Amino acid sequence: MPAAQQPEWPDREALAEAVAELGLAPSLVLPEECDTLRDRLATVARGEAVVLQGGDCAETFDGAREEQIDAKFRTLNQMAAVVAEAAVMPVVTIGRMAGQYAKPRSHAHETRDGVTLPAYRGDLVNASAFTPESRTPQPGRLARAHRVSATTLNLLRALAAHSRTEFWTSHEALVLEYEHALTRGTPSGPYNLSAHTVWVGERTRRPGDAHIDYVARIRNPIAVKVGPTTTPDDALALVDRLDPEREPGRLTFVARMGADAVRDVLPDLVAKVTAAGSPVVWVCDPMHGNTFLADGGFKTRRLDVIVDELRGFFEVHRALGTHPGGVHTELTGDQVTECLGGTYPVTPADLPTRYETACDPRLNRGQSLDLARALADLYAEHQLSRR
Ligand SMILES: O=C[C@H](O)[C@H](O)COP(=O)(O)O
Ligand SMILES: C=C(OP(=O)(O)O)C(=O)O
Ligand SMILES: [Mn+2]
Repeated sequence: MPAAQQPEWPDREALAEAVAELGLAPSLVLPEECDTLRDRLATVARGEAVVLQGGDCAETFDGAREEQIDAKFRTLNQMAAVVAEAAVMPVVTIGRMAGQYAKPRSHAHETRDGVTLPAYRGDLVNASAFTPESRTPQPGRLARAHRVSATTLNLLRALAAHSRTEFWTSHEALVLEYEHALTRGTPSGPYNLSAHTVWVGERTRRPGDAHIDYVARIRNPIAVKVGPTTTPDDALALVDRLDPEREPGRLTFVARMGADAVRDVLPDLVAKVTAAGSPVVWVCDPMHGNTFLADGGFKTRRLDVIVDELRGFFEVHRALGTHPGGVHTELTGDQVTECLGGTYPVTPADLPTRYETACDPRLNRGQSLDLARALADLYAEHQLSRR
């Protein structure tokens, strides 16, 4: 099957060894935990709870530090508290954490000063420094991704137990060698035991392709990103393929339309998927459709535009009487300067100060809480309008 966005591993023998090693590595989560998350997501599908999913665009091995993990965890939980109070509903909190190490890219290569090298595809594949050694895909990184995921998850489990909260992990199922090696057979079928839930990205969601075939076979709750070119027929094909039993909590669509498209494109998708009897969870990713290049070459996003896409998402669901199931966002607990705006605004001139992301621009801690307050207002309005 065609598989888009796969690394070109130069050393197939080393790759086979790495995959064999990974196949023997302990799983990171239990199938029963994945089932419990599916139950939680089923409450979202019924309109009784809300999803808050977030974390780095690309986690890095060097970024797996106690302070950074703790700051992300606390930021997500503070956001969840703000939203839960306004929505008067429980929040299902899911980190893009403990495994979000692989990136699809717009271009397979990058050219600087006349030198062309493979693009950085995430720490699971290569390193971001612009040298031939760094950019060559290294199979040894697969096992390292598993180890760093395990240490990250260990701290997350301790933090969650200490604050008596549930916290789930997720990443994009992108590099198929990695995902396959951590997929394990159980009496109730295969599970990807590297995370509680995984998603298929906008660039790899074609129904005939390997990524959709893969997630069709695993028993985890799964998600698919759907961008502005998605047709209702595309969405219905995904529903039939990925959730033939119409099982609440099994399938989430993460709409990442862009603020200028969400009000035009989303209504038809939601209406037709709903009419087909699908209990899919609808989540809004207001980040990926709103990226642009600022002066100086910094990829960035504006918080007011991000909030506008969220508002459009709520308008669509209010008009159709469907449930706005939550938000999927890229954020960090640190005060980086990667996205513009906020109560303590980041201006274009501030961007170089702390631009640290390995891939896409993230909301900083303050902007994340701004987003949570905007989301809280939207849920409060939504609840009022339903009464
Ligand atoms: O996270 C999403 C994509 O990987 C990212 O936007 C691609 O970025 P690029 O256009 O710089 O390749
Ligand atoms: C690659 C990503 O998004 P999308 O597939 O929606 O472009 C991402 O979530 O980082
Ligand atoms: Mn991203």
